[in-house]
Amino acid sequence: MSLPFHIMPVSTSLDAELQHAIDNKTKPLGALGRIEALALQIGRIQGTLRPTVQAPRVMVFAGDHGVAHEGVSAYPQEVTWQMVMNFLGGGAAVNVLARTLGVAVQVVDAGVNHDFAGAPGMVHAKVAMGTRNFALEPAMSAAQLDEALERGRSLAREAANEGCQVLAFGEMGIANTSAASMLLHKLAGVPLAAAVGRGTGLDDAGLRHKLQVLERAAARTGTLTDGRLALQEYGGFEIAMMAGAMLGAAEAGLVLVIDGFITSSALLAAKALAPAVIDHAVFAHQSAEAGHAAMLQALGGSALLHLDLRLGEGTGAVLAVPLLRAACAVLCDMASFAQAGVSGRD
Ligand SMILES: Cc1cc2ncn([C@H]3O[C@H](COP(=O)(O)O)[C@@H](O)[C@H]3O)c2cc1C
Ligand SMILES: O=C(O)c1cccnc1
Repeated sequence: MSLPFHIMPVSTSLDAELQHAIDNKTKPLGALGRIEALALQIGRIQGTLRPTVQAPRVMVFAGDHGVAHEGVSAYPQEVTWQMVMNFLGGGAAVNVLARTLGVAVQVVDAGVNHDFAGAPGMVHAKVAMGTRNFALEPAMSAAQLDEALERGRSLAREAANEGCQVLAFGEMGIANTSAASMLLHKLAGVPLAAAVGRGTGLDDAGLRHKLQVLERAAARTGTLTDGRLALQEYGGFEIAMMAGAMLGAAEAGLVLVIDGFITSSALLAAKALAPAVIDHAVFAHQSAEAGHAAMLQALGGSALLHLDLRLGEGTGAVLAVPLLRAACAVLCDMASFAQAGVSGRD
């Protein structure tokens, strides 16, 4: 077994100074609302009164799922690799949003059921040609899980070494809302009926079928509170590698921007492995996928944006990056009452 992950709880020693700086900016006390809390969190993570968002990047992890063969998605499995090619061509939603907002995109093959033949412009970290069908057997072996976690960790380290301060997470993998629902059910105890949603757009009959498949899958195992076991039984290679990257990014002191339902499930697993990872997480948005609200509650997080997105790829995370920049700018650039000669509160 590789690992373990060493994540220090984020120091709160600068909190009083950060809060003082925020409170002395030329605005009524607390008037910038959640942006103030975000500024405090980023300052705390970076250990500075002048935080920055340098070289923000979204890592998009792709992987296939054996459970796709149970008919739990509205789309066929080959969409996963076809969308990876779309990412490489720059035409997917995440590419367009990232270009618009000045965020770099890095695409990672964590375990897609396709031979990319060393295609340039992506990270080749394939663990296997997709997971096994978790309705019937564990999705991956312990060795495969370790490989995924370690690969993710080293990718995050490389990003940090390249000057990336803010790492956003996204994914692509047909049927991965099923994996995410299983992780939510097993790790947070949320009833399956509340954890399962329509994903790419199942109709009512499709949703009923998905729930039946996942009930069968859930009955294979008992209670699972161990993050490793839960990932091995029900995870995906993209979810496990993303969890490793989150843990590695937290070890390196980065800010993590969490996307929707699936990315949050990776964080749920990562939190089970090393709880302090949560201090580094910014929750970008609340997905329209049923279960994300319960997932956020289980993580103790509150989303910045409510845009009814239900896409994944890291789209919501990328959309939140300007808010992180804005929060840093408030701390770095806004005048204090004294600097601007504005009268403060009596
Ligand atoms: C064209 C297309 C682009 C996507 N980009 C993200 N997803 C999203 O949908 C999938 C999860 O939903 P389910 O569990 O229902 O398959 C993931 O690949 C997710 O990233 C997409 C799905 C499709 C079809
Ligand atoms: O919120 C997500 O991550 C999501 C929701 C639906 C489909 N794919 C991803």
